[in-house]
Amino acid sequence: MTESCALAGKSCIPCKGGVPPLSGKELTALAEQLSPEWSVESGHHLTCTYTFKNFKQALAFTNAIGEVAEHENHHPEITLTWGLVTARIWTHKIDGLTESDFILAAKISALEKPTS
Ligand SMILES: C[C@H](O)[C@H](O)[C@H]1CNC2=NC(N)=NC(=O)C2=N1
Repeated sequence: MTESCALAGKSCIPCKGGVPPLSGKELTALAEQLSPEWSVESGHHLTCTYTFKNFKQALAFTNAIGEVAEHENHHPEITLTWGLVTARIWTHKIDGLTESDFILAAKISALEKPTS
């Protein structure tokens, strides 16, 4: 099982305040488990942009991300444009990164990309 797949198999932990954002080796260890399409921005959030042939495919993928987010009760910021979907993920409660963000990113990576 790939490391990203291992993350994808976990469930997001309910967001609670009062915990420090991930940093240093903890953050690096989780980032290394993600598919290379993801990047860590300013140690604050994860981001990834997916490209599609048209708006319809991008919208379908946006909705698929939304389903995962609702199931996990952990939500990304999603920007939908013709042929593009950008997801940015961080834990709003602590304005930084927690393991739940990496789990959500791994689940998004595991989604089938629309091609029809
Ligand atoms: C009340 C609800 O559980 C919380 O607001 C959840 C919803 N989804 C969330 N998503 C993200 N990314 N961060 C949060 O802190 C968060 N909190």
